[in-house]
Amino acid sequence: MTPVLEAVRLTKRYGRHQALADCDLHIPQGRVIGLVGPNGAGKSTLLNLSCGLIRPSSGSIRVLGAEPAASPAHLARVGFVAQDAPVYAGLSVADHLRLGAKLNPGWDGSLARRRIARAGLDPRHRAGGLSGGQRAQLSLTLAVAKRPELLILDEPAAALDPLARAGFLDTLSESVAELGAGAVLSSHALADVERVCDYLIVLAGSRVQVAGDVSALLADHHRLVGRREDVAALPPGVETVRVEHAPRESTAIVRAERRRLAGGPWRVATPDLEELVLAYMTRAAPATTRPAPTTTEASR
Ligand SMILES: Nc1ncnc2c1ncn2[C@@H]1O[C@H](COP(=O)(O)OP(=O)(O)OP(=O)(O)O)[C@@H](O)[C@H]1O
Repeated sequence: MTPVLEAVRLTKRYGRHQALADCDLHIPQGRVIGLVGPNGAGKSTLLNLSCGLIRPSSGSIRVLGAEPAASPAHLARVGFVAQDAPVYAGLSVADHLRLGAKLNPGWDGSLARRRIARAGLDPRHRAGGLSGGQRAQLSLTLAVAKRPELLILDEPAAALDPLARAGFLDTLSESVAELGAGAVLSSHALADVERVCDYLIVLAGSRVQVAGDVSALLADHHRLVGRREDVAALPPGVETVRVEHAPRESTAIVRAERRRLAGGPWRVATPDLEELVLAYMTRAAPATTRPAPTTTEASR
């Protein structure tokens, strides 16, 4: 089956600044993908490359089996919601739907009207007067009513309060299910990612640190707790992602087959998604920006 998104040594430079470096991705269809990483990691750059808004400096990216924005037909297969959900302030909600119908051959007017009604939006309301949450709902409606095979959303819920956020994410999940589409969304909120995503990409330091199905990633990673010397000497085949030392014991987040850890002098548990993401982000962060070590570690 054609991957929904495939990148090979994908690199993007802005002048001398390297925003993405040698990124490889191979994402199967039908996933809801959470793209996470610190500020400036390259998330918007990756999403803009996926939509064809910008071109790679080197390497390649293919979306639904073709170059991004390769043709009008390909553009119709992808729905994009840019950061801050931009809308035309002077146009009404109904104007936006009319524009959507004019610009998109596969436009589903009845789906659009249904979503607008469910979101409680008045079609006569000017978009400039909508709240952040309402704007996000309008932008999502415009993207969904194209009936795309892939939705790309750049921090779609960033400006929303917790209740609006939950509502927005629920409608996103419903829309993805209704369309049978895939989705990629960038977010700083790991709880949002956990709520709707089944595939995770951690981008940090311009590189893909880890990517895979959430359930497989959680099964492959383990939290080891034990004495400092025990978590420092791990068996072959165990990759240490992050180690933290506290006065009485140390904690390591490792990637390994579970059987390799059996019988060791440590306690083994499954980390949660937040621990896993933070472990990769910390590993990739320049030493000056990492969280401060514990007192004991600092004093050694
Ligand atoms: N048009 C541009 N010109 C120059 N540099 C840019 C441009 N767009 C992005 N950058 C730089 O590329 C890097 C990656 O930016 P990008 O916006 O992709 O990161 P991000 O992960 O989306 O960040 P955030 O979480 O803060 O939105 C940053 O260092 C940014 O300053």
